[in-house]
Amino acid sequence: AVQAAQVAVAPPFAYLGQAATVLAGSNIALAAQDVSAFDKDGAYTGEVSAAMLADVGCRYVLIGHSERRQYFAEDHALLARKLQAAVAAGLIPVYCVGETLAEREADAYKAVIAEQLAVLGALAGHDYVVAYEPVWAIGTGKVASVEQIDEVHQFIRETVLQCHGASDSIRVLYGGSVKADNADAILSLQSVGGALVGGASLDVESFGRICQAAKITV
Ligand SMILES: O=C(CO)COP(=O)(O)O
Repeated sequence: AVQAAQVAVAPPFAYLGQAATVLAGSNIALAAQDVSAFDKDGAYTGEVSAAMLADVGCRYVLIGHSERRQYFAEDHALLARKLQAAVAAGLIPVYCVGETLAEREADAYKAVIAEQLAVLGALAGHDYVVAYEPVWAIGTGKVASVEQIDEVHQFIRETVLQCHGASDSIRVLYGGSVKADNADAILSLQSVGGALVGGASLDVESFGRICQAAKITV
């Protein structure tokens, strides 16, 4: 199925409310960078629940970004809870997977990604997006080659379809040093359903050019 392209921006929690006001009435969606695993009402000081994110106008939420896995020790059990909390609140998770440089060099990247994808079993029947972000390509300027991206994206699609019964229209984004000058080549791959852009999204002109490469008018 052909899915309409869409732009979403994912500011830090503290700025979501302001961003929601600015984006009201536009065709740019709001996303959060993380969500609490606690989905019941209760006292969890400092946590931001999925219900709060939905309330402030988020449509998407990133879950399992490599920085969360690396610096905040987020494991599969926790990520499964976050995914469930997100869909229970009506949010669409953007679930991030990807291998480190050592894992790629050891030729272990498919095994690592398959293990990361296993938690998606918790989401049967719900909409979600997968983002492939090789850790070695995030913020480093080292973009994966189109061959590397295509191989992993096809692997992700097959794994998700076979193991988790996701619909054929599952969207897989690529992230990691996407810039205005490489967006065309990456986004023209059949297996790539969009981009998860970090550094280049902070410059309005370069972000605009990436949106153009994705054939999106905002
Ligand atoms: O982690 C990323 C987006 O979540 C990618 O960041 P860069 O585009 O800066 O490499």
